[in-house]
Amino acid sequence: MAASVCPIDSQFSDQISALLKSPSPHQVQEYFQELIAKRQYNGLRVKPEGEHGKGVWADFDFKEGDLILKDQMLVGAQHSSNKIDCLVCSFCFQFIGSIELQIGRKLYLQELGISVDNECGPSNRTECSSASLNNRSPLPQDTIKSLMNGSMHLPCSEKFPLPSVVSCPGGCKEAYYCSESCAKADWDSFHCLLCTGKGSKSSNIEALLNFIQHANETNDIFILAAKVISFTILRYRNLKVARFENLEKQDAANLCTKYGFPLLLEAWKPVSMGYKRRWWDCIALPEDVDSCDEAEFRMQIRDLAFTSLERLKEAMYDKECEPLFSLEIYGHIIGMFELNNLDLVVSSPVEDYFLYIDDLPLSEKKEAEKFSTPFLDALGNDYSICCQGTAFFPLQSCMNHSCIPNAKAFKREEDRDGQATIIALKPIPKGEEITISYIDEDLPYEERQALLEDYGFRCKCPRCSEE
Ligand SMILES: C[S@@+](CC[C@H](N)C(=O)[O-])C[C@H]1O[C@@H](n2cnc3c(N)ncnc32)[C@H](O)[C@@H]1O
Repeated sequence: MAASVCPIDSQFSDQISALLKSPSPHQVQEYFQELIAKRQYNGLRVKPEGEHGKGVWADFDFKEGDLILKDQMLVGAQHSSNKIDCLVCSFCFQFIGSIELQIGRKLYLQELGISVDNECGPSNRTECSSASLNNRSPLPQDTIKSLMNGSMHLPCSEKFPLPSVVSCPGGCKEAYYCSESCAKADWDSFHCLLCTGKGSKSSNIEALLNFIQHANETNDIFILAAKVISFTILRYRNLKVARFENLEKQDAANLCTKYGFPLLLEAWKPVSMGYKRRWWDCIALPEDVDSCDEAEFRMQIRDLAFTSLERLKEAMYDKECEPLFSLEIYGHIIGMFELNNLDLVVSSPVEDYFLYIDDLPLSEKKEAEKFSTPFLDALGNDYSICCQGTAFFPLQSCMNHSCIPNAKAFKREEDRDGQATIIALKPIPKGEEITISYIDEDLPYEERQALLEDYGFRCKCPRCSEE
């Protein structure tokens, strides 16, 4: 089978190499110093040239249990399959609406989804509804509607207030927010080129819908890659306006031809800092693929990325940013997510709500449960599903692995949005490297090493060396 050819790869090979070149130690230091100062991540330092490339060091004495870092993501997305379960802000990923809306919407979408999945027509929807299939007790449609439209109030739900839902400024029905400021930040940074509403700035909404459908059917990592490309194009356009705003149109166009690429490099800088390899080279071989079929498997992954890229190109092509639409860049962006493997997790207030009811004093609990139990029965085991997705966190992704880590990613009770939270597992003196475990460190030696192979290294931490 011949490999798909992307003409941009050969046409812009020099620019692509420049974009993929690892930043110099000086650039790394400068970028992270600025980021740490801007976000006030006190007590941390990124060293560009450690034993395992760059890493994060303590610049402060941390005690066990201390919060080391709350890292704001550069880009992130909720898994498409999780969108049925949780309505969250598309920018900061906190839950929005109300407990009633979260429950009503989930029950409504479950009913709708399963009738499509099982190819049941509207007439026999009740017989094959999700509730009956999964041992759940279905609720009448009217009850679900009253939860969603706010006319029904569940006992004690006021103890779990959520921000009101703000719609997408472009008018799509995909993105919702917790505030106008999140809506604007998402629009300006990513969403205006990815919105499928009337106000979208995408050059071809039909192609965009095609791209999204392909991602939903194959791998939603493509949505994240599209966000990175959109982010870079929008940064490029802003830099261009700032640089050339006082010039006549013709002069600006001439200068842009000459200086456009340095601006693209500058726009790409936050992404350039992430550790990357091509997706089809670094993706772990699935267990059901024989090693003699490895080459074909990797070729299939490359072809899948190519199909996705072709659709994306139709939807948001920008001549001045053409190297971004090369397969080489697309593959490296996806590989960056693969290698940094950072989960986006936000726990559900619906779970907290039912736990709260369960913990009420007996008489109050009995009273509340008269109303709440039918909803819990209708949700079944899915009542506690949290918001799940993938994100790229600039600082957490600089942290190296150890099987005896001194820190870990851990969401505390108060951490209710998509930021990554890193907590000290033991005292970390100033000058020590901060390490996390990329895998379950309780696994035996051989299993740990096998899992770490997916990240492209064998661990030689003191524990591994001893074992
Ligand atoms: C998330 S990045 C960590 C930052 C990375 N050191 C850098 O320079 O950008 C993960 C990559 O760092 C390297 N790495 C992390 N921990 C390591 C370790 N304990 N031993 C060897 N390499 C490690 C591997 O190349 C891995 O794929």
